[in-house]
Amino acid sequence: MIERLKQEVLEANLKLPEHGLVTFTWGNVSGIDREKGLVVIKPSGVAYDELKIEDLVVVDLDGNIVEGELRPSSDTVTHLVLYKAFKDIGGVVHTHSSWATSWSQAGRPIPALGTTHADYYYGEIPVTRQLTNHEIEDAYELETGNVIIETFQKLDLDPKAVPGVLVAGHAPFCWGKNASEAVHNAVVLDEVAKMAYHTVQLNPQVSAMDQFLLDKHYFRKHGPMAYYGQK
Ligand SMILES: O=C(CO)[C@@H](O)[C@@H](O)COP(=O)(O)O
Repeated sequence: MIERLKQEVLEANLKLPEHGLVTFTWGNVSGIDREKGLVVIKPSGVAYDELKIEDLVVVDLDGNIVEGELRPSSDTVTHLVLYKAFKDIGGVVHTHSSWATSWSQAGRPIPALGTTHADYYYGEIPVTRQLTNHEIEDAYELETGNVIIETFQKLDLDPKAVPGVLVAGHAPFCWGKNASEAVHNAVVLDEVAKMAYHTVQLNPQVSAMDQFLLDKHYFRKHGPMAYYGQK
């Protein structure tokens, strides 16, 4: 079981450079086995073109290393906070992909401006508040996870309907039912971030898309009324 998860996590990680979402080692993907309470994650600072299945690190939900010779991603604790808070997710991805990171650095949420966005994200993609120096100093990665949860609670967002977030001054985190879907959502996020940037440039007065069209597109692909594709 965990071997299958490792294979999924390896493949998901390798999709990041394939989709142009990572430069050097600026990103990581993990997947969770909920029954065993184990998370498989990329090791820290290992180049994607050298990454092998045996390099992946298995940790428990407290961050203890259960298997693996290498140090896990420096973002492991953030991934763990997300798994603990968002009980339905099975994969998490963090990148510094250029377009989504630009919105994160600007401290601006990405408004839903069109159907590409609405097909995957049910409304605005939120941005967190900036972490305080105290939070950064004491438990940076833990507080990064906490501020994501705080943002979702404050805005009353469903992590299934909005499978990603922009961490202010940092970069995005996305998630999904598994590692592969989390990467898919990260690819969409960066595309949507690019389109939104250009849309706002072309029309600075543009407003969020019509709720009716947003509903139509989101629910065409999600939930009991979905009819997109060959389901
Ligand atoms: O955010 C950062 C660096 O600012 C990290 O997520 C990124 O470099 C990836 O770190 P890891 O190699 O996974 O430890």
